[in-house]
Amino acid sequence: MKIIKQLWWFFFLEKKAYLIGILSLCLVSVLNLFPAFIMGQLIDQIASGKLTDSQLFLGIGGLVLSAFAMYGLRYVWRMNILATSYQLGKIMRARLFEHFMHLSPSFFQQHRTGDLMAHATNDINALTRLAGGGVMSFVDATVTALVTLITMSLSISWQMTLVAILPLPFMTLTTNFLGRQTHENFKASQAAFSELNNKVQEAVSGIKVTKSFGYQEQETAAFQAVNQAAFLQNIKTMRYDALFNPAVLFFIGLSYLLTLLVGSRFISQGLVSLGQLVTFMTYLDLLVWPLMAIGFLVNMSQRGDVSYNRIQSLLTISSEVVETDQPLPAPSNGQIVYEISEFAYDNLSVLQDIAFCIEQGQTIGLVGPTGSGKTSLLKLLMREYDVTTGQILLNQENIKNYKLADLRQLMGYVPQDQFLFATSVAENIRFGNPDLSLEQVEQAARAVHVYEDIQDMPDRFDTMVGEKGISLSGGQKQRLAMARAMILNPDILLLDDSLSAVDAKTEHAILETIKQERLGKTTIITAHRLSAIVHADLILVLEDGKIVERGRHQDLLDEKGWYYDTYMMQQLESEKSDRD
Ligand SMILES: Nc1ncnc2c1ncn2[C@@H]1O[C@H](COP(=O)(O)OP(=O)(O)OP(=O)(O)O)[C@@H](O)[C@H]1O
Repeated sequence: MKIIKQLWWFFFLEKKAYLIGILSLCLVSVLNLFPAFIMGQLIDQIASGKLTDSQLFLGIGGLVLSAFAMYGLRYVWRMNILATSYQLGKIMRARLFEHFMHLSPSFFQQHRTGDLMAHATNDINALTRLAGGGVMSFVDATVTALVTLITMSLSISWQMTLVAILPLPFMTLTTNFLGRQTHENFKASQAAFSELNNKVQEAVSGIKVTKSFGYQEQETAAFQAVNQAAFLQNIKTMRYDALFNPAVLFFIGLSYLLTLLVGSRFISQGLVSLGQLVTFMTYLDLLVWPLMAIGFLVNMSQRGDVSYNRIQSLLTISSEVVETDQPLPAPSNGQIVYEISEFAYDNLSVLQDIAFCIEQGQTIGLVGPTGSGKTSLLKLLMREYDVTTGQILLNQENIKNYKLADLRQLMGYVPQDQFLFATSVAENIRFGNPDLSLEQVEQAARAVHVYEDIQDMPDRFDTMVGEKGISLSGGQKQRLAMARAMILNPDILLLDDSLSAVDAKTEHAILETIKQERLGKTTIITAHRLSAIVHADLILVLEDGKIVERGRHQDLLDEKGWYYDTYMMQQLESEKSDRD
């Protein structure tokens, strides 16, 4: 049982609870023999006509007492073994969650959300069942089987016991075969469940797009196909699973039959009494559970094994972005220098020969055609990815040498596709620091010109947004995400095309406020609308991962290159829309 060895750390951690639980289980197993023994005694005394009232009351009293003792002990082992097993679920979930939080974004690009959810639910449940029900079955079955077999052979007849256990080896062979089949199919069932999770997750997140294309029927059909595949796989697994109990019951029935045949001969030969045969058959009854538990256990440990390996393989994936052995704490804002020879995602080279310097307090504009590498430049500064060849310096120190959390704390990032949490407007804005006051939240909302919009919402700052809340316009979402970053007043603010859904006039007003409020602080803005960066101290034009133009607004206009053409075109468009 490899899985028991793998989970040994947990059993050791919870050794006290497991020891108490196992001890109680053992006592219940022994006490379980008591009723059968008393019944045998009473039957023999009835058969011989010697049963007295006091013997009857003593017998009944003993039965009642053992019943109460077993009741109490069962409670103890349930609380100590089953309840403790939930602790394993809690620990594994926490490990997995913490691990997810530390992994780099590339991990989440390579793994689908549905799969990750399946690991955090199904796989962890399989482990919890093993550490609870599995351990209980193992101990209970072993102790009950041993105590019962020893009592059967010593107190009644070892010959009859031998006959009764004759079918057991065949049963073990059968359950082993079924166990292997279940194991293989369970792996496929878990994979099918992950696929189903992925489909549901994708369908729910993309529901608006699906509806806008009138694609519901095709999407429903696609879901039904995945659902059907998961169903068929589960049925296949169930087929082997369902064969377990009947197979065990068949061999147990065989055991009864053989015992009856031999037992009746032994009675006629005077080797055992009728009472002893009744006791023996009742003991045999007690063996049913341990025998069934073997199959149950094989099955459960196979499932636990699959699940544990799936979780472990996730836990061993390490983040591509790592800290040095002795990272420098708390970097302060200062000069930022990009010296990148090359940066590639996997094998796709997206930035080459990038060299520029940002002085503290400057505003930098990054522009260029879509896919030219603007966002990648910001992600490298936040160390979502590391530069392939070259370096980025902050205060003359490679950013790789700083403590990751401290480095990121210095920055506020407003991404292109903002995410709002399913909570109130106020909680979303103060996400980075829940202790901030409502006044500060309101001030941040004013700074990004979303305050009036919030005043019009049903519960103002308490209005629920995100998945559970009201629908917001793209521009409102962008400004809330911006308020979330602005409220922390970060030393380095990264705006990644984050005002694209806001009208040009509001955008201008917001940028003016940022300019006034962020004196001495660095701001990097990527934009498609050039009006967002005309005031920047340095503008870089990127094309195919290279800087093709650089300078201030007027310098770039004079160059009459991509910047000039784009600016002129956007000016014409804006004049035209003003006229319209
Ligand atoms: N995580 C990723 N893995 C692989 N390739 C990526 C990844 N992110 C971006 N790319 C690729 O890198 C190139 C640069 O992307 P990037 O997002 O930096 O461009 P951008 O200039 O910000 O584009 P846009 O203006 O459309 O936002 C693109 O070809 C893009 O497909």
